[in-house]
Amino acid sequence: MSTDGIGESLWQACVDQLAQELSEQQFNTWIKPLTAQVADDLSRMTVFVANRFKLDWIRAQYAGKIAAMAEKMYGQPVAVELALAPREAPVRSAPVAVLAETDVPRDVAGPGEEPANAGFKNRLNSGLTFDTLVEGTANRMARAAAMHVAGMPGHLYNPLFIYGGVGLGKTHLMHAVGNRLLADRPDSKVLYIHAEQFVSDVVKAYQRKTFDEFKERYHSLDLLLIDDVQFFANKDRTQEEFFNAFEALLAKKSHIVMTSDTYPKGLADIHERLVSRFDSGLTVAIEPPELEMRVAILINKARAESAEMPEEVAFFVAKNVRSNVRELEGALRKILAYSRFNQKEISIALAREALRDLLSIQNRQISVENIQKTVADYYKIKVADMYSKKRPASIARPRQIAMYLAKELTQKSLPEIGELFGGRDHTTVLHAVRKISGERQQLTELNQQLHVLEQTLKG
Ligand SMILES: Nc1ncnc2c1ncn2[C@@H]1O[C@H](COP(=O)(O)OP(=O)(O)OP(=O)(O)O)[C@@H](O)[C@H]1O
Repeated sequence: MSTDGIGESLWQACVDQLAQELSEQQFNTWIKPLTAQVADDLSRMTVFVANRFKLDWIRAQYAGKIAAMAEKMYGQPVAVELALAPREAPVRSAPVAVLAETDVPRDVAGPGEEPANAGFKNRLNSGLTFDTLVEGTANRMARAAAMHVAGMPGHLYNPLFIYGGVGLGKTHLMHAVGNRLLADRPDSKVLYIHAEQFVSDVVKAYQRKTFDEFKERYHSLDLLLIDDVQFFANKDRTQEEFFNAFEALLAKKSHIVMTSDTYPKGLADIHERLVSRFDSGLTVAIEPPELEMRVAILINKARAESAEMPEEVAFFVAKNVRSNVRELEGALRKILAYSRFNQKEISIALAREALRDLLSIQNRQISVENIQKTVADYYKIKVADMYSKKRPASIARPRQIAMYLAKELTQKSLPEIGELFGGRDHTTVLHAVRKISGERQQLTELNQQLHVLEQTLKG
């Protein structure tokens, strides 16, 4: 039996695939703690599970899936057996899902450190810091405000309210605030909590009549980080308790950072007095990341996994995965697993193969408009310059490249293309097409750029 080399890659590839298919919670609960040993000839895979209850569950829910995945990847049947993990061995010893480390909340204090608040669970994930958060225009303001809060809690921007769509880094930013504060002042009482957990704490306190403890816990904090406050909607008792905690914390100059999927006034079914308090400090948005930021995130995250992602590949992926960072991470995970399993370098061809499902869903029609946008993005000029009369080389050349690609990749005629480039004559388009196709033969750099653009446009 071996857990090295190809056997490990096979297991790793299955885990990565499951990370894609399951919800984060299912993955973290059931799959992440597993380890496996794979027979040298890859005919058998033994998966170790912590206890009998989990073993039964994994047998019923996941064993068949794992076997099917392993067979698909290896090309031949792989028998999957389940076994109880030996007691002395930590269950999670082999490396499993790529990037998964950062998903699990851990306390910040490491072994040997005994801060004054030892025993108090802050629920912070120590991997989510300012250092691992890529900055871009999309999050610049929120990040600056968060750094300010971490450096001087209880002063400006209290509460700090961060809002934005899913997977854009709101939770990451919150943890970064908590981690930074604890690094500077280890005695601080910091708590990260999801709004649903707060609701559940209120319910428990209510059932067990332990509101004194509840208050002691929440009202004594130096920094409260509360995620997804939209979950307070329609929960009157929770809103009341949160209001009390809010007032108590602000009165003692403790800081509160909140996130939500919308700005305070957009929150539904939350009492007006709470909404107005949410909005009484600083409210900042996090936007979807722009292209360069997506590229930087991919390259950074690949490095964190000890992999090098060439810029042209990052560009290709970032062009195709636009919605949010969580999806970018998913795409990266697939590419890394695919590269490891097939023992191939990361290239555009490999990324295209690894992401084929995702790309085929997009199945985008190439339009002249799309070409103009993509080329403008790539050469960092404005899309409007594609139609403008401006003639400096920094603009004219990308415009000629876009015309060339429009002729290559669409069915449009020269006059139609000219029309779409600000009403230019068809001879101008013809000149551009001839010029770029001629130069393409001579200039390797241009040829490579065109190649990246074509790959990106074809998806
Ligand atoms: N700017 C960034 N740099 C590096 N990683 C990022 C960045 N933004 C987001 N991420 C990563 O993307 C993933 C999703 O981010 P996060 O969970 O913070 O999103 P969110 O806005 O809280 O989403 P949700 O509303 O769904 O909870 C995390 O793994 C996070 O580390």
